[in-house]
Amino acid sequence: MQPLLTLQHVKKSFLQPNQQLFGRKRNSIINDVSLNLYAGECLGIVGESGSGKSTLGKLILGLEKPDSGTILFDNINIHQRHNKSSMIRKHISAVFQDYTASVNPYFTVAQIIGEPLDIHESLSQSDRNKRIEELLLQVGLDHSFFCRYSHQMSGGQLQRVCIARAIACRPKFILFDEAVSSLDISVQTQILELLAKLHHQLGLTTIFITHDLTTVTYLCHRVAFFYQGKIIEEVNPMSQLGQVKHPYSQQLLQSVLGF
Ligand SMILES: Nc1ncnc2c1ncn2[C@@H]1O[C@H](COP(=O)(O)OP(=O)(O)OP(=O)(O)O)[C@@H](O)[C@H]1O
Repeated sequence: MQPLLTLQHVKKSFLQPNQQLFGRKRNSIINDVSLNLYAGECLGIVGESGSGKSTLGKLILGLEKPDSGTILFDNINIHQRHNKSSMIRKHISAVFQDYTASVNPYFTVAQIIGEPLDIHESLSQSDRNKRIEELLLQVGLDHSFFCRYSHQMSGGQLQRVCIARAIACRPKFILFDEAVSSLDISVQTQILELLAKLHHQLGLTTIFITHDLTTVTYLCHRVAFFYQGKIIEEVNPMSQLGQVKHPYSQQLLQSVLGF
């Protein structure tokens, strides 16, 4: 079977601070990352703050360009300019940690969820509204949310709206970058339950980026431990988690188990 997403020897660096005008010194952030993700899989990428997880996510979403290496989605190189088409954009979606910054505060929920539908699908007004209602129900929100603004919702409710927006065009792949990290523990659990349900119902392929190994154990089929811009160890299947070998992975595991 062909992977849906392939990263081959991906590297990314940024100019060091205060080097933008005259300097050339760069910090290597992503150091030769290769991975395959198959349709229907949920891969967890776990690492500490600053390890480069979000940069890796941005590379996969096409928001940053690798210095070298290749990222293939459905066997198409997403960083070749002519491939950055709406066809690919329609099939790749994302949910970020900062749900407040992710939405336009002057938009109603219907406008937020309707935005990708307006870009990628030509629906009549009534079909568009029907689809938005369906999406609200799918993420556990009722009709009363249709006309609300972001400031009239809790964090958990707003993150549900962001999830509805992410699945609106039935993407093949969704990247979740610390998508539950800003929520209270009880709300985190509810959102993780929702994501597990949607993953199953919609046959999604997902990457779940987080610093929190516990959330990964809840959702993911396998996990890649990420340290200083590298995948240092992979666990597949999750039942093998107790057998991690790298000291960093062991340290993360122990912090979760409370040794
Ligand atoms: N556009 C950029 N220009 C310069 N440096 C950057 C840029 N984006 C990220 N970095 C640097 O890359 C490093 C990794 O950042 P990144 O956000 O990918 O880490 P992270 O593992 O996701 O951390 P966190 O969980 O705290 O968000 C940081 O040192 C950051 O300052």
